[in-house]
Amino acid sequence: MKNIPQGKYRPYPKIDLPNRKWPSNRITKAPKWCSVDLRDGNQALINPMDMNKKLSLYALLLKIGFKEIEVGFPSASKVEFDFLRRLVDDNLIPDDVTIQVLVQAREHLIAKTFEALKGVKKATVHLYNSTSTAQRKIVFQKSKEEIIALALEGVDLVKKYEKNHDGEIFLEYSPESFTGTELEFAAEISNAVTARWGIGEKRKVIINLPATVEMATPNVYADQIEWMSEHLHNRENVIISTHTHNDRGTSVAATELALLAGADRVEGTLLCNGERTGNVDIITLALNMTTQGVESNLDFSDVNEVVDIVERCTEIETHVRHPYVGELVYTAFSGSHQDAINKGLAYRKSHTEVFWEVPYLPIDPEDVGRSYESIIRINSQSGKGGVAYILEKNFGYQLPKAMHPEVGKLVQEVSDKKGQELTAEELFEIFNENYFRVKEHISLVDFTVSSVKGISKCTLTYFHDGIEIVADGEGNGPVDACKDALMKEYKNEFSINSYYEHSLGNKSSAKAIAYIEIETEDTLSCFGVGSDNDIATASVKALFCALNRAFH
Ligand SMILES: CC(=O)SCCNC(=O)CCNC(=O)[C@H](O)C(C)(C)COP(=O)(O)OP(=O)(O)OC[C@H]1O[C@@H](n2cnc3c(N)ncnc32)[C@H](O)[C@@H]1OP(=O)(O)O
Ligand SMILES: CC(C)C(=O)C(=O)O
Ligand SMILES: [Mg+2]
Repeated sequence: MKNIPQGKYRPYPKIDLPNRKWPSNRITKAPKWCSVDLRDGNQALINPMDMNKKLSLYALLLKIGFKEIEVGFPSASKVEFDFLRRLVDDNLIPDDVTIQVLVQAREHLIAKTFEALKGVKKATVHLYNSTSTAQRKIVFQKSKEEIIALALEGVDLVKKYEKNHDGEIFLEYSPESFTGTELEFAAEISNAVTARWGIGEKRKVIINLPATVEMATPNVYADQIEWMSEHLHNRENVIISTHTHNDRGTSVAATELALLAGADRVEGTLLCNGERTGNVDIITLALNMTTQGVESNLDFSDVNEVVDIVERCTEIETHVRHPYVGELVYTAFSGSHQDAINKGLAYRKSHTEVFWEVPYLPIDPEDVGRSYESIIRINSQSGKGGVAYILEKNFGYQLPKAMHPEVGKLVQEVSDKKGQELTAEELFEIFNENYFRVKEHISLVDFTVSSVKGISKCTLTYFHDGIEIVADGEGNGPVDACKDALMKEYKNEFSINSYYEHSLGNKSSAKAIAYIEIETEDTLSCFGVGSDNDIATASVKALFCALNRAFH
C-alpha cells in the first residue's frame, strides 16, 4: 500500500510448539459458556443499555441457557451497580446460574464490587490487569515484577473481601491483552495468581486468556492456548477460558481452534457485539457445533427472537448475511441454487433419512425457527431488505438504503394486521398509497427553473390549504431553489437530508424517479418520492410529497 513506511508493521512472532497436538483434535463437547454481552458488549455501545434493556437481555440469556453471565462492572457506574442490585433484590438469579463481575486490581473498586454482590449465592469475581509489552511500557510504565505485584495485590484484596461475603466466590483472572504478552510472562503471572488464591480441587480458578486484540492467524492463538495449557500449574484445577475479539475477522476460527487446543470455557456475545469489531459470536460457535452433531447446551431454536431482542438492546442492526441468523441466509436468489435446494427438500420428504443433506443449506432452517425462501416473500417476519428487493425487482424502484426502514415499517404495519403473506402487488399498493397518493395540504401546480452561472432560479406555483401561492427562489440546484421558494411559507421548519434519483423504464418512455429525505422538528427523517418525465420536476414532486407526509 502507498505511504506506509517500511517496518511500521511486522509479522507476529512464531510460537515454538513443535509437537502441537491441536491440529489432530476434534470438538466433541460444548465448552462452559459465559456471556459477556452485559459487560464487554455493553461497554462498547454508543448508548449503553438502560435498566430495562439490561433486564430484557438478561432474561434472554437465561432463556438461551447460559449458566455463567458477566453482568457488568458494578464499581464503574451507578447503572451497573443498580442492575446487579436489582437482580439480587428481585431474586432474578437462578440457583444454577453464576453471576460474574469485572473489576480492576484497585481497592475502592473491589470494595464497591463486593457491596454490589451482597446476597449473591455464587459469583465469579473477574480480576484483570494488562500484561502486554505495549501496555507495560506505555500505559502502566511498570516492570514485569511490578505488574505481577499489581495482580497479586488484586488477589489479596478479593480474598480480603471474600471473607465477609455470605456466598461462594470464584476467581477469574485475565492477563488482559494476552495476545500481546510473552507466553512465559503470561504463564508466570497466571501461576502466581492461582498460587496466591490457594488453588485446589475445591478452589478452581478460571484463567481467561483474551485475544483482547486479535493480532495473528487463528492457528497462532491455538498454539498459545496449547502452550499455556502445558505450562499452567495445577492444570486440573485451572479452567482455561478464551475471550476472543474479532479484529482480523477470525474470532470464531480462533475460538474453535483454541477448543481443539484444550480450552475449557468460552466468553463471547450474541451477534458479535463488543469493543471495535466485537467479541466472538456465540450463536455462530454454538450452531457450528450443532451442524457437527455436537450438543451445544444453548437453545437457539428461535433466532428471530434473539436477533429482535439483541437489536433492540444494542441499537445495532444485524448484517443480512450474518451466519445462521441474517435475513438473507436462508434465501436463494440464483436459479441453480433454488433448483438444488428444492430437489434436496423434496428428497427429504420422500425419504426417511435423518441426516441433513440439502445442497447449499448447512443447517435445517426450521431448527433455528426459520424457513427456506426460494424468492423473497413478504410477511410480518420479513425485513426491510426484502421489501426493498421486491420493489426493485418487480417494479424498478431503487429505494435509497436510508429509506428502507421507513418503507419496511409501513409494510410491516399492514402485514401485521393482515397476519399473512403479502403479494408483490399488495406491497406495491402500500408504496403507492404512501408516496403517490398521499393526502395533500400542499400541491404543486407549476414549476419553472432556469440556471445562470450555476445559480438556479425558480418560480413555484402551488396550492397551500386551498390558497394559490406563487413564490420565487434561488439556490445551487432546482431542489435548493424550490426549498428557498418554500421557506417563506415553512420558515425553517424543515431541512433536506438526502437526495437520490434514478430512471425507470426503457429509453423512449423512461421516467425519472426522485427520492428526497427531509428532517423536521418532529421527524428525524421523512422521505418523499416523485416521478416525472423531467428530473427537476420529479425532484420537486418528491419534495412536496415529503412535506405532505411530514406535516400531515
Ligand atoms: C479490555 C477490556 O475490556 S478491560 C475493561 C474495560 N472496561 C472499562 O473500563 C469500563 C468501565 N471503566 C470505568 O468506568 C473506569 O475506567 C473505572 C470506573 C473502572 C475507573 O475509572 P478512573 O479511575 O476514573 O479512570 P481510569 O480507568 O482512566 O483509571 C486509569 C488508572 O487505572 C489504572 N488501571 C487500569 N487498569 C487497571 C487494572 N486492571 N488494575 C489496576 N489498575 C488499573 C491505570 O494504570 C490508571 O492509573 P493512573 O491513574 O495511576 O495512571
Ligand atoms: C477484561 C478483558 C477480559 C477483556 O474484555 C479483553 O481482554 O478483551
Ligand atoms: Mg473484551
